[in-house]
Amino acid sequence: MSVHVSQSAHKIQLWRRLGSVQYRDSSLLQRQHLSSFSSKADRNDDLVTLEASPDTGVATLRMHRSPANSLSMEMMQSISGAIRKAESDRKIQSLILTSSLPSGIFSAGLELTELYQPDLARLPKFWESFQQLYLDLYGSRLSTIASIGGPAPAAGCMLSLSCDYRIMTDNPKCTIGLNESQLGIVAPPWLAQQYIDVIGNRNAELALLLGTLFTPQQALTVGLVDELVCSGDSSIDEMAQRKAAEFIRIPPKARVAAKELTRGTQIAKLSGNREEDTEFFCSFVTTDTVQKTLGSYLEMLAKRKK
Ligand SMILES: CC/C=C\C/C=C\C/C=C\CC/C=C/CC(=O)SCCNC(=O)CCNC(=O)[C@H](O)C(C)(C)COP(=O)(O)OP(=O)(O)OC[C@H]1O[C@@H](n2cnc3c(N)ncnc32)[C@H](O)[C@@H]1OP(=O)(O)O
Repeated sequence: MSVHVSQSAHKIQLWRRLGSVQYRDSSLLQRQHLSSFSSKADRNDDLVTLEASPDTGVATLRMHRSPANSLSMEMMQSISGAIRKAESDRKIQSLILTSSLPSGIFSAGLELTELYQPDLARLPKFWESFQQLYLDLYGSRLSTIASIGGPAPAAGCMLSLSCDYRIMTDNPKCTIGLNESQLGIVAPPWLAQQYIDVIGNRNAELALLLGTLFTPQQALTVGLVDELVCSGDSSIDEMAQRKAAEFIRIPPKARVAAKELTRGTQIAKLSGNREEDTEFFCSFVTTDTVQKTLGSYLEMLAKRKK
């Protein structure tokens, strides 16, 4: 076991050193169609806002990385940082995760330019930030509520799965689910396990195979979300605040211990396997087949917009 781990650590270091090497299959370049997918490192350090209310014990984390709250490395680090900041305030017991984009998009999942023709030095760090975000949110001592006012595909769905409670707006145009197979990729095992835990094995099996994006009503039926907000009802923010208050009435130690019962094993599993997970991801996502499919998917997104 220890030999295996050290070999994989070595491979990851190798990945990091590959930074100066050009991506190997430049024939996959279709940049002329993909001009809107060219950004990589974020310069903006204002990607999320944390608003803590010591009186109510609730903090609200608003994501606003335009245009779609896709998860670049910096975005994931900002969300992780905000979760830790909220946790460091002992008066805060609950966190509402939401989007403040005018479009309402909750999160479009991983930033696709991080996966397509990736910067090879950045790729392992990018994936480690994704793992860290999962660990920070899924394992948070805070009660966490996802207030989902718009689409939440793939890693956007992961953000909500990592919360304790999910409230979604009942708009059939807003869909949620792990659609990775449609992009020619696959969810990592720890994310697939969250799906299985939340919607059950058979539902997860079918949805992972087909890359299903559920409408809010379908998501409610399979248990992917806990509550829907219809127009005319009280606002999604008010409902999230009410749910947060309900969680806060539970003694914190008991609440945290209860969370540990259902999540501890999976958190320990990934914590002990991060390097191998990163190594697998880097090898998988850079294969020619995956790169080609990602390129076609990006083109399809750009064309759909036109
Ligand atoms: C055995 C196996 C073991 C182990 C496996 C281990 C590892 C696995 C390997 C890999 C796994 C990798 C995991 C990936 C998870 C992901 O999250 S992949 C990302 C998936 N995301 C999507 O498919 C979403 C794509 N986007 C959309 O469907 C729509 O944009 C959306 C519904 C979110 C919003 O639609 P709409 O309101 O119509 O807006 P637009 O489509 O016009 O989009 C607005 C702008 O946002 C840009 N954009 C959208 N999504 C992304 C994105 N994910 N990344 C970057 N940019 C995005 C879009 O281009 C528009 O930009 P523009 O306005 O043109 O500048």
